[in-house]
Amino acid sequence: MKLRGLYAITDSTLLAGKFLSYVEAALEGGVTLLQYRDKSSDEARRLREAEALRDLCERYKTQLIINDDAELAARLNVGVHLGQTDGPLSPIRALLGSKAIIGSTCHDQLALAGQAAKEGASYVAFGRFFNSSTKPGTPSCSLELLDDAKRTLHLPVCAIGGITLDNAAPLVAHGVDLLAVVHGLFGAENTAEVTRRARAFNELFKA
Ligand SMILES: Cc1ncc(COP(=O)(O)OP(=O)(O)O)c(N)n1
Ligand SMILES: Cc1nc(C(=O)O)sc1CCOP(=O)(O)O
Ligand SMILES: [Mg+2]
Repeated sequence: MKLRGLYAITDSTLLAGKFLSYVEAALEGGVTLLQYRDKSSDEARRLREAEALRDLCERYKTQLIINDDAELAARLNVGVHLGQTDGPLSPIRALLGSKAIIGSTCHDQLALAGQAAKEGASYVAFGRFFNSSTKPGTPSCSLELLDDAKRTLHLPVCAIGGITLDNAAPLVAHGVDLLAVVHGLFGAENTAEVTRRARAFNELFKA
């Protein structure tokens, strides 16, 4: 399966009271990967919501990725996204199997991406590219990093951090395969606008 297009990421605060309707609206517009990102420690809610997303993703033939929690990913038989402080990648690859999608946060460092590739990552994520209200304070990345990554890595490259329809085109022009977006997608006023934005993000890959 080709990892290219919109990578929608949920946010529990932003989506409070409209979680499934907004996610479904995004899937309607086209989502390559959907990440369930919930930084709370409410395990029962996390399991319930992740199961609901897995069922929704099956209906829309979208791949579900769980942020941080490889055990939950293994339980649901879906992918996982790991940051640099979320534990080593190799044992998680062994746990989830060769077909599972495993993503790795590489911040602004090509060397981290090289290491992730060696350990079996399915894609590498660089960020932030723009200011992010969802996760402020992460190191910032340049477009040149994307050029270097595309030249030296043989893995799909994901960009994250403050991405909107107004600023995403240069990222795609510099070879980004996946645009990972929270607020620029789910910060919409209504579900119709979420669907419109998802479609418009995908259009950027056809230009
Ligand atoms: C696609 C994607 N890229 C980067 C991140 C950030 O991961 P991490 O550094 O582990 O931070 P948290 O998201 O866990 O706060 C991501 N989740 N997804
Ligand atoms: C989860 C996350 N990781 C980042 C990084 O830079 O590693 S930025 C980020 C949040 C992305 O949300 P938004 O699209 O609203 O900026
Ligand atoms: Mg993490």
